[in-house]
Amino acid sequence: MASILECRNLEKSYDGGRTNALKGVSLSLGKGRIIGLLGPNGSGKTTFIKLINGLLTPEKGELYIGGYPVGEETKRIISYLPEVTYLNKSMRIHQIIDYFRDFYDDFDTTRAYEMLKRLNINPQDRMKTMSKGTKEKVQLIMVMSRNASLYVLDEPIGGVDPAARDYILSTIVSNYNPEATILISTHLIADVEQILDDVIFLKNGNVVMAAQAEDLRKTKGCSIDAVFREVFRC
Ligand SMILES: Nc1ncnc2c1ncn2[C@@H]1O[C@H](COP(=O)(O)OP(=O)(O)OP(=O)(O)O)[C@@H](O)[C@H]1O
Repeated sequence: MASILECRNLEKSYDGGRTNALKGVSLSLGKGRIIGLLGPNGSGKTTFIKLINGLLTPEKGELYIGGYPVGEETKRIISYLPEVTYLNKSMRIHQIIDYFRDFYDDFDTTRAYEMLKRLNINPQDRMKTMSKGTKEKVQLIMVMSRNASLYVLDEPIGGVDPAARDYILSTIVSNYNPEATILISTHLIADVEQILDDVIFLKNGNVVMAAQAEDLRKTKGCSIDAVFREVFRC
């Protein structure tokens, strides 16, 4: 299977080496796959995502995305949803859409408006007047409206009510280019596992499992959520 991301022996620590967040991670992410990056608090998910997006640099190892080392080329092909809200709170949604359209050549304005309509969000609304969940939806819509090769979503549905989660996930699946890859980091495994092709389990900075979701369910005879609870039992 052709890959969009390859990394070998990736290491990253904080506090001058006192906290080893990633301890030699080697992975290959296939093109056209929806991949769950799963692990308990502090396992290294956000650190890995920040390395992919060039917000941190590894101390050791190699990381290539679309064949390029992390840099300008890779930023162009990655659409990233960070954990925290970064959109200007005083802007109206249609202004945010204009901003994204100006900033990203691959931004699909029609798709953004269609997704807003589907989720019943008024483009005239200002970010600061919206609930946390609606803000998250808007941010996700902006990220998914780009025609990227790799979408990296850090906790995309954490603040969204359960009724809206399935709707959002189906919106993600139906609105993206099937040749692109989506990497989703989340704790809400039961909610997302229906759309996952592959899963990666991170534990204490190491990959403890990387498998196709369906194979794992068949081998273990239970859901990915149940496998996760077993592997990471406290
Ligand atoms: N800026 C930082 N300074 C020092 N240590 C950090 C920093 N960021 C993360 N860490 C540590 O690195 C390790 C991995 O953290 P990371 O945020 O990558 O985990 P995570 O899997 O994303 O966790 P969560 O699910 O809670 O978001 C943890 O031990 C964490 O305390």
